Amino acid sequence: MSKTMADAVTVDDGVDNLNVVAQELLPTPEDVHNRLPLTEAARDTVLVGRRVVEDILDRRDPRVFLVVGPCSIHDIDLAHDYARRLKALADEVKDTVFIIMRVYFEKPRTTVGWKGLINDPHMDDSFRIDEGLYKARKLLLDLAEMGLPAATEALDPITPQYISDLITWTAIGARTTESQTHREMASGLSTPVGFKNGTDGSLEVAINALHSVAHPHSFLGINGQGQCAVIRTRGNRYGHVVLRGGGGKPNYDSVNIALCEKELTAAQLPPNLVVDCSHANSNKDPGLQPLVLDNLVNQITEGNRSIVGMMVESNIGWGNQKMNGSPEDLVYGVSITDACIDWETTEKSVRDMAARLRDALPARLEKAS
Ligand SMILES: O=C[C@H](O)[C@H](O)COP(=O)(O)O
Ligand SMILES: C=C(OP(=O)(O)O)C(=O)O
Repeated sequence: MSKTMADAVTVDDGVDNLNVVAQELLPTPEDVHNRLPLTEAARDTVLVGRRVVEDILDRRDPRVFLVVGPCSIHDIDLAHDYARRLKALADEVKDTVFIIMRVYFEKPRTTVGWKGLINDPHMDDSFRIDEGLYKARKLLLDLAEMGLPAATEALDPITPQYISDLITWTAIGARTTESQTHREMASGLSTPVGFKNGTDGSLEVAINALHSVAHPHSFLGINGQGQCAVIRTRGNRYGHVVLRGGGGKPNYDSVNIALCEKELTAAQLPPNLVVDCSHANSNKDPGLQPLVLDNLVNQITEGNRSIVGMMVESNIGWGNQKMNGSPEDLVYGVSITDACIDWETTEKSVRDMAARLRDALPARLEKAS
């Protein structure tokens, strides 16, 4: 049984915690792992997936990786439905494209709004974070067991203790790339980590993040038993940039890609770029995402070597919907955060991409050092 509500304590003593209403205990990471342990099959998916992404980043594998899936997970059955379709597509295109499902449980907000399935799994402001953590871990476990690797945004610095053994690729979002806390956390993650450029389009914050994440750090965190701990990290050598556009302008075109390559080389960093086809690169218009993807494939077939991955926001249904009333009133398959392309468009875009990349791969391998 959850300890959350029963163990809520009021903490305002007249001088401290004046704006804190209560503190509620959560199950520890160890409690959650014990109830939902990593299985052999899941472990294989994660380890193989991470190795493929590392090989792509190290130019030992000529393929590209594609992070594709909903803007956010709000319905577990829908996530399973999407994952079954994606797994079949992933198997079909695996010779050219390594597919990782976008499984985002934490949403950074510009101001306020639903902050994702972990924060508010019932989508009714009940904020049952305890249930959210179990739901998130169970879904990731199911996906890994079916052989589908998962990508997520690491937003809350405590969350990785609960789920990161099931993650293949991690993003640090545009709103947190400049944050020391997130760079420290990423320096200890076991996955390759993509840092988005800033929401204003600034690349500098992502380049600074790459220097920071590669270094060892010591910082405050929690251990598996939920105790406060000094976390000492080794540094993560698989940090890379994710271009998502910003400041009202896209940055996926060949000129921006060349500028980014130049800045990375000047900073003595490997010229590895992932491009997010959504967000400011598509002006948040889902219909533009396939065009951005197509442009990136053109750049690769014309010889570009720095684009190693892409991201697409996709769901079963097109667009997005507002959450106005009860979650039961939501239209099945449609995003409740950013607008997504639908499944038919996803299948077509990924198949086209794979077919067009097939001829470009041998040259990518020849050029690999
Ligand atoms: O990808 C999701 C959103 O772009 C991000 O969470 C910001 O959303 P908001 O501006 O609607 O808060
Ligand atoms: C919030 C996201 O992106 P960004 O950080 O680029 O805005 C996202 O991918 O969900």
